[in-house]
Amino acid sequence: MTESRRPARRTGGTRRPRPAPVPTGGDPAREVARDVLTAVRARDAYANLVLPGLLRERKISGRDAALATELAYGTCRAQGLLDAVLEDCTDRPLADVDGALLDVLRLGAYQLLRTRIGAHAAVSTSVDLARATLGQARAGFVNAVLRKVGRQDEAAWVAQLAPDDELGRLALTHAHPRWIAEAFRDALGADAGELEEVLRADDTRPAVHLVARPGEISAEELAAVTGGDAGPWSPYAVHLTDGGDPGQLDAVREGLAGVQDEGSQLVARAVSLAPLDGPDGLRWLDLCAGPGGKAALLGALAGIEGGRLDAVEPSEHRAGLVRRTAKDLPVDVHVADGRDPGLEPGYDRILVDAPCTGLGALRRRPEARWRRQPAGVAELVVLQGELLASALRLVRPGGVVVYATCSPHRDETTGVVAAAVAAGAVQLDARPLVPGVPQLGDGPHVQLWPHRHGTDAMFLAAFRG
Ligand SMILES: C[S@@+](CC[C@H](N)C(=O)[O-])C[C@H]1O[C@@H](n2cnc3c(N)ncnc32)[C@H](O)[C@@H]1O
Repeated sequence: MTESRRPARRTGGTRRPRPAPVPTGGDPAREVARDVLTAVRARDAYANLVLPGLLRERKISGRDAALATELAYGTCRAQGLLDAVLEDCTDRPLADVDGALLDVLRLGAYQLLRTRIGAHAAVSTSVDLARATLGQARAGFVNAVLRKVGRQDEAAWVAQLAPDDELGRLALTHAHPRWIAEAFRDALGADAGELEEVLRADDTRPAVHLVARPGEISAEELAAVTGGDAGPWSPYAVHLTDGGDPGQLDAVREGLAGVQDEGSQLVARAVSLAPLDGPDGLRWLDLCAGPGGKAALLGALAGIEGGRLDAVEPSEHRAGLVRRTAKDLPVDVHVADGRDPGLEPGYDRILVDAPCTGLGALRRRPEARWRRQPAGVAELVVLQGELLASALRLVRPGGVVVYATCSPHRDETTGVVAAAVAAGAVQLDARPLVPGVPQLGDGPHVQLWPHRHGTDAMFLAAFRG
């Protein structure tokens, strides 16, 4: 046996990590997409963090990068729908199908049902992928299953597999877990007729939004240097439409701009616009700051006025991200629990951008909808209420607290707000804090929606100190 073939020695009984599938070199875009799916499934990785690294590492750009991105994100997003179809086409429960095989099947089914890639190419490239890393027998299985998948189109599969009720049908059609579709319907309330539009918007890959850092570059200049378009609502927003990795843009690398959904920009701006009773002492606080997107915008706005921002984040790692994002800004980062951060009360403006389910940003996190569980909501609601109560203790009389979530789930939004009001908090009308934005409903809170505003589904409510 040659040195290179000798099996590695097992140490201390610990299992060696499985080697990553070796790229075969024939189909780099699909190999990357498959490897993203594997990382998401096997390591609970985030697709949008794994993909750019793999593209860089394997020096994939241009059309191959665009295809890999479409296939990886699209397959993650559509997973529930793809699995329902695959389940119907296999002779065993999907739970019994080996994970690596399932990744290839999902990728193939996505191409068959949701892309313009021809059926022959979708099947044969999947068979090749399976053969290269999983062997001939499994390649045969992939071939048989995908041929069944390709017998009819997506609409016909939905018609065959959808539950009888409207909510279940919409959830399957637009690839959402039922409980999330239900949460959106409840949040829409009287406008529940818009549910299909929300789900459709959420099932579409969104444009990347950039924030032009105030004092560094204007949105017009940023749009000119990036080839993007100025956003409709935030004076700092630029929308990129041509895909690509925004981290490679000079303006982002040089810290003149960051990647931030326009809805998040509106939340940070709302904090800075809220009227105070009495002069602004320019002592501002971001109570849940990591990874620092809003802290950077708030810090820049405070700095222009000569003020400072305290940024609280309990996770050391995420506090480090805040430091990096808000570098060179008047931002002091505190690694602390926002429920009792040990800071001197008397803040003029406080943002509570509470930890939440993130159901409002699913379009930007392709795999998240299949990972979230309804059981997680109740625990978050308790923490959200405690953080809001803490902010209301830290704000000065006449100051303002803005409570925000990137979730429209009523328990996390109006539920938390109602409990605070019942405990004596004074709620303000938040609608004037997002000037120029239409369709904000009856207030006093603001709920943004992807289908109405092109933003993530951010919620915000304002309180007087
Ligand atoms: C929705 S994220 C905030 C996003 C951030 N404002 C931004 O724009 O980049 C919520 C943050 O709250 C943090 N968090 C969790 N528990 C917390 C606590 N007890 N006190 C303060 N922050 C907490 C999480 O670690 C997470 O970084």
